[in-house]
Parts: sequence; structure tokens; C-alpha cells
Amino acid sequence: MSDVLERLAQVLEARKEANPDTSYVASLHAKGLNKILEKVGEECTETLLAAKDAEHSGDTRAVVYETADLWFHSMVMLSRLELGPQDIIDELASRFDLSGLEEKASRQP
Ligand SMILES: N=c1c2ncn([C@@H]3O[C@H](COP(=O)(O)OP(=O)(O)OP(=O)(O)O)[C@@H](O)[C@H]3O)c2ncn1[C@@H]1O[C@H](COP(=O)(O)O)[C@@H](O)[C@H]1O
Repeated sequence: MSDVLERLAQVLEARKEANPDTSYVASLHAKGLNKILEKVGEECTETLLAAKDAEHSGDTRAVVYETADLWFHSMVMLSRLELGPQDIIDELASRFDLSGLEEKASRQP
């Protein structure tokens, strides 16, 4: 499953040097981090709206489509900051067997 994320991460790395006229990813980098973050925010909102609609309609296709857009733009953001999917997977793996409620309690003063 994560093989797709790794392959996409390699493409994203290569696109940092690509021509913005022929590569969408290169065009985002040319516009800068703020543009990339704007796209992450937009895709986040579109995902939330799709999820709200799906709760009523039962049609989850738009949720999958919008979440793919959100993951993709989040990966462009990570790539911009010299991070990749493995960093996130490692963080999630380190949380195995730790209840979210326990983790939250451990943060309380
Ligand atoms: N997975 C994706 C992917 N998902 C979504 N998108 C693009 O993300 C954009 C989403 O923006 P919106 O839906 O907001 O539509 P828009 O109106 O075109 O966007 P704006 O002009 O408002 O910024 C669209 O242009 C989609 O085509 C993607 N573009 C590229 N990839 C992957 O990235 C690789 C490299 O892409 P290029 O850099 O274009 O070669 C591709 O081979 C794919 O594997």
C-alpha cells in the first residue's frame, strides 16, 4: 500500500527540477510554499464538505477523490520541507499500542 506513496514521493522529488510550464508540481514549487499551503487548505475544506454530504447521501466516491487530492497536496508540502511519507509512517508506527486518551493525559501538566 505505502509503495504507491513512496513511488509518488520519488516523482515529486524529481519534479522539483522540472519545467513549471509542463509540470503541475513544478508550477506549485515555482509559486512557493504559501501556494502549496493554500492548496492543502482548499483540499482539506473540500474533503470536509464531501464527508458531510456522504453522511446524508451514503455516496462516498467524492470523499475518496477529495482525500486523494488532500494527500497529494500534503505530500507536495512534505517534499517542499525535505520530508516524505516514511516520516509520517514512522510517526504513526511509534504510536501503536498507545491509546490516544493516554497520550493526551500524558501531555497534561
Ligand atoms: N496525484 C497527482 C495529482 N492529484 C491531483 N493533481 C492536480 O491537482 C490539481 C488540483 O487542483 P484543483 O482541483 O483545485 O483544480 P485547479 O483549478 O486545476 O487548481 P488551481 O488552478 O486552482 O490551483 C489539479 O490540477 C490536478 O490535476 C495531481 N497532479 C499530479 N499528481 C501526481 O503527480 C505526478 C506529477 O505531476 P506533474 O508535476 O503535473 O507532472 C503525476 O504523475 C501524478 O502521479
